[in-house]
Amino acid sequence: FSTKDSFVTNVQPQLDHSGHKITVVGVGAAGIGSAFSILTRSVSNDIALVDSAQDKLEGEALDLQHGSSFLHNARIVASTDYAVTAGSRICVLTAGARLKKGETRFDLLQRNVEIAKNIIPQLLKYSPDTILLIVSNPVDILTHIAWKISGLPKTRVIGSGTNLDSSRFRFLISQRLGIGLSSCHGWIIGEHGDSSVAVWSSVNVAGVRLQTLNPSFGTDGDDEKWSELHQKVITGAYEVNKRKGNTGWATGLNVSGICEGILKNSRNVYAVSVLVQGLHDIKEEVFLSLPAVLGENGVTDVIIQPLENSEKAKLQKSAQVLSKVMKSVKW
Ligand SMILES: COc1ncc(-c2ccc3c(Nc4cccc(C(=O)O)c4)c(C(N)=O)cnc3c2)c(OC)n1
Repeated sequence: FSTKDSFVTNVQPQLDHSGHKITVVGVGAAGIGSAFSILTRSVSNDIALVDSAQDKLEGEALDLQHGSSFLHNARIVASTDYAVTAGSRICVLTAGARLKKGETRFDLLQRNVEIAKNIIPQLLKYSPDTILLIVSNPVDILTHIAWKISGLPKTRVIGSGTNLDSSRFRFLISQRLGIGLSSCHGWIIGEHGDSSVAVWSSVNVAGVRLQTLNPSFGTDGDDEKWSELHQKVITGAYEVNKRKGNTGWATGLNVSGICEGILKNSRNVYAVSVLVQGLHDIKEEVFLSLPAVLGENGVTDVIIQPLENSEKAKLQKSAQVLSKVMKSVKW
């Protein structure tokens, strides 16, 4: 007999799966920023945290649990045992090796491949129908690698890609025009980072395309120097990392925005890393960011923007570069 039995009558078994469970792998700044944003933006109140660092993991879980009365009765579980991730609709991979002294970016990539080969099979074991959202860098390569390791269809493996770059781009446009961010549209596509492609023809407010009004818009010949906005996007993460060591808040908010689009079957469009082979005359099997329609079953459509030859050429160059890197990765 228990006190509970004296006032609680069970009428049927409680379910374990909320239907909107999200797993976050990695409890560094990106992972915790993601978990915190998912919870505080009410994208989900059913979160699992996994990592290899037990103390950090337990500390972060406890700290979040202590706040769960402010978080719509959030259910936060954490363990180094991936069994806690069972039934996840989305698994967010933020885990990754940190660049060691004198290590090349390729060595780092190779270590991240090893880590992904350890993590992804465990995620799929407990959530065989999950959607993988890869955040770790180099995100386009690691999304491709995650797709290969997971065996999931290409529609269920997504990289955060240039969605955050596009968000930074729109923020800078809105600052320059003094118009609200949600009314300022602009897309950064292709490779995340230095080689991203700004689709200048897509920049518009209320459908008014700035390139129509200023034909040199975004080019070096533009005396208004709009191209500086793209440079600021490219250096954005570096400027933040240099000052505070990580980009946890923006990364986390970006992750929660993409998760929201998926879980709510929004069919909104996000600049995320998807398999682009066959699109824009790209021959190679590579992942790059294009505007993609997301729903609860992952990527449903890809928007093929009319690109200038120079923009298309940059995408195809990135595809060749990434394809070469993929071929030299040791599995
Ligand atoms: C074969 O068993 C096994 N078990 C655990 C791992 C492993 C290795 C590194 C991991 C890992 N990264 C990590 C852990 C420790 C050190 C480093 C580093 O960069 O030096 C990086 C993370 C994370 N949050 O970044 C999360 N999980 C990991 C898991 C692993 O990786 C190959 N293999």
